[in-house]
Amino acid sequence: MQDTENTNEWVNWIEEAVDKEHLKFYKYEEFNKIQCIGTGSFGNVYRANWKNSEKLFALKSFFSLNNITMKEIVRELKIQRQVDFHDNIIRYYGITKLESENHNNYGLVMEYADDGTLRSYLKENFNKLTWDDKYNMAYQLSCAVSCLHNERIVHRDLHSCNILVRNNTIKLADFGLSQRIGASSNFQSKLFGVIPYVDPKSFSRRKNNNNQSTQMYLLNEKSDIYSIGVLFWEISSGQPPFYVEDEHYDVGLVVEISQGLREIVVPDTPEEYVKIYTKCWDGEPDNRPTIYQVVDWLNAIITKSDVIIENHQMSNEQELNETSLSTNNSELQGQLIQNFDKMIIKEIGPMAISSKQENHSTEKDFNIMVDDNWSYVMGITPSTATQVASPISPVSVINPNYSYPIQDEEEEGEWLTEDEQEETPVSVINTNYSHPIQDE
Ligand SMILES: Nc1ncnc2c1ncn2[C@@H]1O[C@H](COP(=O)(O)OP(=O)(O)OP(=O)(O)O)[C@@H](O)[C@H]1O
Repeated sequence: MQDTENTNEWVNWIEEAVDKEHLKFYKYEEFNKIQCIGTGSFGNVYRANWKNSEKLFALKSFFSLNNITMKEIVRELKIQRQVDFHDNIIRYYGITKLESENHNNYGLVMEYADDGTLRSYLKENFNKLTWDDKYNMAYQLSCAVSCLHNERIVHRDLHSCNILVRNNTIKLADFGLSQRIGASSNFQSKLFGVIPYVDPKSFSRRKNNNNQSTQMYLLNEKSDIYSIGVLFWEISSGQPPFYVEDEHYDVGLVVEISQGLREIVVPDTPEEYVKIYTKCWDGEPDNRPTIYQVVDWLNAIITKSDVIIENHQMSNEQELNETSLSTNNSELQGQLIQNFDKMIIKEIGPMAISSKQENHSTEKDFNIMVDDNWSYVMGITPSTATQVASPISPVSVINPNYSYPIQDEEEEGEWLTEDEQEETPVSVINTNYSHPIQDE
């Protein structure tokens, strides 16, 4: 009953936005040549022509439109409205109502990215790409993220399947919509599929001052920078990170990344480019650059002007302390495995948001977290490691009118206390499960 009432609230929001012409409504029957082009964790994506024009659109449908889904659609539309002007961010044109028995079966009408995801684009085109092309892709991606950060939005789920390509141009997509919805069966396995892109800081926990409780790290804008570093490497290699054919990512990779493992520099990569991405994927968030520095550095490479990247440490393999991987570090490994074992899908409610806003009023505060999903903490005994995954049902209260800040300059990122953790729904995942690297 409650769920229906809430759903109606979001439906009303959409209908009012359409009435007031803030949101364009497309009649579903005016689309033709509709073809399914992909399936995500929450629905299908179709390519379609509109009326008799040659223009192609992407239509995103949803398997079920419940309260959570509706909220997320509204939230996604609101975020999108803030960044709609940017060439490297996928555009949302409006909304449609798909033909179905469910009378509120809304679908999103989006810009169609004819070259698919960055991952598939690299797979198909890598041999043709020059270094200038690669720099441009990296630059466009950093411009898109710079636009988000400038609007106080953190993506927190950047990986090569969330980045689309249209006419060889980067189009950043998916502001956490699918992960927030999250109740689908392949949701958790998807999280494993993106391990290499996730800020390793979030794999750890820390004790508070009096050593009484543990806190978990909340992904923030420096986490986006980490993902950007990995993506830049991917652009230089044409391969997903840590890709081994027929092998899956697993919790062992989490341990190794936490200990400093990074991808190997692709031979002949220009040194300045290596400097940028290795700074971005520094294990310590404070050492990572801002997205604005990244944009400047890439711009300097592209325009062949001088680029000064300060305090650079020459990266990956050298930085990786091999002894720490090979010696008896079982305590740390055990903890990380435990941490990766129990996942909290945390969604911040309005109370937490407003109290934090009081403390974070500087200009550098960010207003919206796009995706809260990697703000998890784990901590069950190894014996539970074989438990079968339970479906995640995030019971969140997200008010799209709220925007929330992320990080105070004084703090090293945001950490959640045990009390805050307790307020969040917990689900157990199977650490023995490993997820195939998504391949398109
Ligand atoms: N605007 C678009 N233009 C072209 N193809 C798209 C577009 N949006 C999505 N796709 C394709 O449809 C597939 C499914 O997209 P969708 O966003 O539903 O899920 P996903 O991002 O792959 O996974 P998840 O649901 O877990 O986020 C994508 O992998 C991509 O190939």
